[in-house]
Amino acid sequence: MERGHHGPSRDVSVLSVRGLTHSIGDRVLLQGVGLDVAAGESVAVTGPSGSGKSTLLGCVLGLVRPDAGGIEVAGADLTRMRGRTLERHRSRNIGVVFQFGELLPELTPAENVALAALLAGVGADEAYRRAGELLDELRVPHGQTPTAHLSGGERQRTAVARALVNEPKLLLADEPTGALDERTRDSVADLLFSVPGRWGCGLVVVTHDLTVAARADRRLDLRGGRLVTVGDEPGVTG
Ligand SMILES: Nc1ncnc2c1ncn2[C@@H]1O[C@H](COP(=O)(O)OP(=O)(O)OP(=O)(O)O)[C@@H](O)[C@H]1O
Repeated sequence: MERGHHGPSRDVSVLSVRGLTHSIGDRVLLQGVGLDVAAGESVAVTGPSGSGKSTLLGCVLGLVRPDAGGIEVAGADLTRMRGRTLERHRSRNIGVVFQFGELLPELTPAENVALAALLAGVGADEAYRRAGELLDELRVPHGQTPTAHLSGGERQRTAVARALVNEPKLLLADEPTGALDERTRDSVADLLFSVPGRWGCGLVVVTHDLTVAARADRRLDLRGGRLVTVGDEPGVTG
């Protein structure tokens, strides 16, 4: 899983969002949002419920078409891509971890992880080799046990392994610890925030949990359609 001669260089932009604007009905959710994430960097996005955090991730994944703005992932603007081109760019460059893991419960962890590689066009032997290696590295027990029988933390580790199997440049996590108890939350957060340093990708974590958000290199708050760096906001004047 080494990233070869590029290494986790912080000079390499993995996500560059410019002037992102999107409304749903008459609500302006995103109003000229800008966001830059470099290889090896972690960013937390917080903000009130319904402020548009998941919509922002949806735009970065190319699942939501914004009204305006540009989104470069790994150097290519995905707002200009369609269909298979978009799917290929997404599966090669972006890994995703959701709150409930979204794993197939009847499959084993190795099958769940290998499936993501198979869908990206990797051959079966290589897909299972990568899956086994990642699951070992992330300390997920993986025999013939269906994923449904794993603990919440093990399932979330499996979800991280699945998100990493295609060596993405950008890892997105939407409430990755929302369904976990405090101790498990901490161990999954340890794992997630170790990813940029170990694998050299950029990490964006959407979370309501401020103890999780505090572990990122930067925290941004989505308010009134704009992303504000926490710590830089102007004083509240009422
Ligand atoms: N496809 C859609 N159709 C109609 N309304 C939508 C759609 N997608 C999102 N919304 C609305 O847009 C707003 C923003 O939703 P979004 O899920 O992005 O917020 P969020 O900040 O992620 O919220 P939470 O923290 O509660 O997950 C919400 O009011 C939501 O109901």
